[in-house]
Amino acid sequence: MQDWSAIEGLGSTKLTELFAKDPDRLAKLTVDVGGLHFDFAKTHLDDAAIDAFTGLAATMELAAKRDALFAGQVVNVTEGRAATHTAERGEGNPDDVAQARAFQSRMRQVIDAIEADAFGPVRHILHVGIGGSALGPDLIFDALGRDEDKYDVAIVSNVDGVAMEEAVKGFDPAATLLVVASKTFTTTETMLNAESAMAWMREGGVEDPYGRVIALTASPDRAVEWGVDETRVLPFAESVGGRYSLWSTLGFPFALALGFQAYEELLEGAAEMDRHFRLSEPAKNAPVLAAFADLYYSQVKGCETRATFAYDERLRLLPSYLQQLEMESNGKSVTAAGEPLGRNSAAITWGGVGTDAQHAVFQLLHQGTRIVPLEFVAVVEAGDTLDPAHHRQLLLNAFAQGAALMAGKANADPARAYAGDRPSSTILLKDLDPRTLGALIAFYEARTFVNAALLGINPFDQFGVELGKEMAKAADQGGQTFDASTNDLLARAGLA
Ligand SMILES: O=P(O)(O)OC[C@H]1O[C@](O)(CO)[C@@H](O)[C@@H]1O
Repeated sequence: MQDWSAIEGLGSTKLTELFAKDPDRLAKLTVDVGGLHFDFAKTHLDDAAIDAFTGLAATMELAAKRDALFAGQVVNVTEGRAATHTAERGEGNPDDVAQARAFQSRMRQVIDAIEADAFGPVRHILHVGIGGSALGPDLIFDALGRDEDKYDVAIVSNVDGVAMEEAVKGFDPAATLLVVASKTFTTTETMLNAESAMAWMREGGVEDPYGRVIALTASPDRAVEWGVDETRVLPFAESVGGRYSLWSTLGFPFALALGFQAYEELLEGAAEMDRHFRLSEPAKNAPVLAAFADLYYSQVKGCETRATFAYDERLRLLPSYLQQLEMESNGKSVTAAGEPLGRNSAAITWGGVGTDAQHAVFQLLHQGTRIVPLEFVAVVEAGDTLDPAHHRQLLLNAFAQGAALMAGKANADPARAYAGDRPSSTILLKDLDPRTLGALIAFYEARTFVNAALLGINPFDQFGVELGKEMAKAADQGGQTFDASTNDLLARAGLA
């Protein structure tokens, strides 16, 4: 039974007073792990809040739930399976780790074969997938693959044909490797995009486009049925959830384009964060503290959203990635046992890129009536080679925003006054490389898990996405009427 009374009874001391009251505040609320520095000092967490949340974590059996996750037990109770994404990076039940390693070494063999020209010329990689089968790979490429010129990589997710047409512009069909990424190998958007990519290759003179396809899937039989040769199907375990799948063979395009070693480093960075999450006490555990702050704002302070601002162009896709991770995992109205949640589910995740966002949405963050807990993500080492003034301005702005939001500023003119006491946390990476990115993503996964555990949610299913898919199929098949508004829209677009 959830007991939030101790948490709801917490005082509401201002952030600046929290600093004044406790000279050790910074040391207490900062954590260093895997090349990442986490600073939660500008949140309202204090000793009392951490104690209260630690009590809730004990009641909600966080430690046992975490151990069950890493032991490969059935934690996805509504679908009756484990969630074995951590085994992909070597942290899990030995059988799951062995299976992951076997699939990964098969992936390596295929990469070696491509490198040895077994597929003929490959200069372009066209990856089709959606949701978890695109967002993770897209984030990683955008963050780490910018200087990569061995392959051109395009990731197509949207069913809008504009996306596919745009992606293949400048690609030579005869030098393109088509990667079809779908856990289920049934997703409408992905299968249609894959068919169109095949048609494009045929039209481009490729006689046997199937010979240029790699399938990444947990449903290898369906991929074979679709026409992919068994030797070019790279399976991963059914127990790896879609939004947690980038560590599995779904990381194939990354491992091919940036090298298997980079892929291994990504996994090692994540494994380091896994060990930190498993072994550190709550008060010094980065994902646990982050989740305590999330829950303080969403459950006690009624904040409806939280926002991540990446002060690094290379991490501009992080907010989109986090939207799926957090909202698909924890946007639920019932507990794992099917009982009504009885409180708010996860906050709405949004965000953007600094400094652009400062000139667009930060007005509301500084002076609006809604409090949005913010997160700044920045990297000490610059990603560019221009005048260091660029990176200096980037970081100065990130840190200044957090300081300004907290400090506020009085003014006799109310329109020019800043209330302050607006919370933020900062994640500072020493550098952006496969290891630190792996650790960062694993941090978010663990934080999402802790939020779920303390709310009693199963973060590993996503039934909420099914109804819309069913209705789109029904509309496609025709013969079914909907409400007057939908019928009218279908008719106006010539679809009825
Ligand atoms: O990898 P698949 O099976 O094509 O699914 C794509 C995405 O669709 C979803 O099931 C939601 O519609 C996501 O959870 C998943 O990442």
